[in-house]
Amino acid sequence: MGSISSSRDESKYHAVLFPFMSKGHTIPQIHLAHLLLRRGIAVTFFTTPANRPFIAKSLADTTASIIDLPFPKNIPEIPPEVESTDKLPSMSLFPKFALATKHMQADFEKALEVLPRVNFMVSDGFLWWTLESANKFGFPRLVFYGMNVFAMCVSRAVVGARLLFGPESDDELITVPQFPWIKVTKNDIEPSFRDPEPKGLHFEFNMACLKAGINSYGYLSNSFYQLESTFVDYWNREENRNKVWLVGPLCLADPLRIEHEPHKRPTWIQWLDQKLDHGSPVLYVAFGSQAEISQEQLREIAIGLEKSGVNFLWVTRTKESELGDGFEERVKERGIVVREWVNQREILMHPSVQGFLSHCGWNSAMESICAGVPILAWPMMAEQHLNARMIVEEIKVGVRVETCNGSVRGFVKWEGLEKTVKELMEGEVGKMARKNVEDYALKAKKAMEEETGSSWQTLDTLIGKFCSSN
Ligand SMILES: O=c1ccn([C@@H]2O[C@H](COP(=O)(O)OP(=O)(O)O[C@H]3O[C@H](CO)[C@@H](O)[C@H](O)[C@H]3O)[C@@H](O)[C@H]2O)c(=O)[nH]1
Repeated sequence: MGSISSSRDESKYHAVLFPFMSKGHTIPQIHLAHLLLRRGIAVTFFTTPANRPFIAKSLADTTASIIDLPFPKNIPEIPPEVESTDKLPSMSLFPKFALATKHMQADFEKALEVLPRVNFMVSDGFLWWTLESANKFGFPRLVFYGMNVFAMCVSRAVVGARLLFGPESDDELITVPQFPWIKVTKNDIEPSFRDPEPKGLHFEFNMACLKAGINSYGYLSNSFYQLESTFVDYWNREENRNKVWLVGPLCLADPLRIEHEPHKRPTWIQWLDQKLDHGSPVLYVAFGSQAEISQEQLREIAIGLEKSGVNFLWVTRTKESELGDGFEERVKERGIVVREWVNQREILMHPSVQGFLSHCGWNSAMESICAGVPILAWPMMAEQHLNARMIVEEIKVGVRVETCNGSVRGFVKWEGLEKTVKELMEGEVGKMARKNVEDYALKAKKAMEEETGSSWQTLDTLIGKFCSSN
């Protein structure tokens, strides 16, 4: 077990945070740690050795303690050095990877034995087994899902009522009885939830997480009440359901540290600065930390961006050869490809950035909304299809990318991309989306305001339940 990185201070109250080993799940919990520390609550953050440096860097200059537990070894098909989903050779290994975390329980409990009294724990919904540890040690567990409440309500409504087993076609629209203005297709829901006779590792994992969630104290959501009040009210009104507490957007907890000396800024920010000088709007393109995109699809994206004529900044881990011969050279006047880890919020907050082609991972969506940047929604996996429905149809802060067969999981040809990129950046729908997202950006900021914001107060109320002098 790794060492404790900094001494726990003399705080009266103590929270344990334990995110799942993926960037999209870890980053919001790092922001949550900042919010707890600002309230004088001591924080112990659990992770694994390979994930530690990223977390340590993000929590540097704080009193948070970090404990790393060894990631289980000898998991069939999982290479020994992989401790994070973005390093998995294929996302099809996800259930194996996620189920393997159960082997961390013994070390986790050994570490808890020597910690000061824990008032509460926030652990990832995917780390279901941490509920057993919380019960053993007698502290409440709050479940952190990176999801919004819209996705929680809609998926539960259609899965619970077995509506996904009716339609023949995966693309037939199904009305959600509880919210009749919302229509989804089977393809909006992950395949593991659509099987009428579910079995296998993914099912086993889903059930374990669901059961532990129901038996925990409640859910924390990285969202804010003003964004989805209908769904929050619905969820919290239902009987026998653990409450959901909205404490976001968590990305606003950590102020952006911007380098003001121009030549010290990252090269892509300098490039955005130049575009600003020329009054040229830029489309930011990124698909999160774990999306798997075929080579054929990557090439089509490259052609679509090239043909659209817009300025773009594309963050991708793919090699130059995968994007098509000579692509980067041909577009160099108005488009750049970045292969490093970037500060995505800094990019989205840059005044040049006027649109975001995104896979609709919820962190990316929140960061875009907070920056007042409309979204070109291209969901790929997990709950991203529901996020896209919310973004485009419910809160109307985006446009959806056009697939060649109309299915939400369909292939996107360059023509469909070119058309929707232009719609977002120059069209009427894009204009409306921009106006709406700017309104939500103000509301998001307000929700996180110290003392008065709804999310600030919600977190205060929640903490008050576990940390009071009586
Ligand atoms: O170079 C990079 C790449 C990513 N990020 C950040 O990494 C996070 C990525 O999170 P997200 O946009 O949510 O994408 P995923 O990593 O794909 O997120 C997973 O986790 C999310 C939260 O549970 C889910 O909504 C998604 O469906 C799931 O794929 C964001 O905060 C980005 O700002 C960077 O800062 N720099």
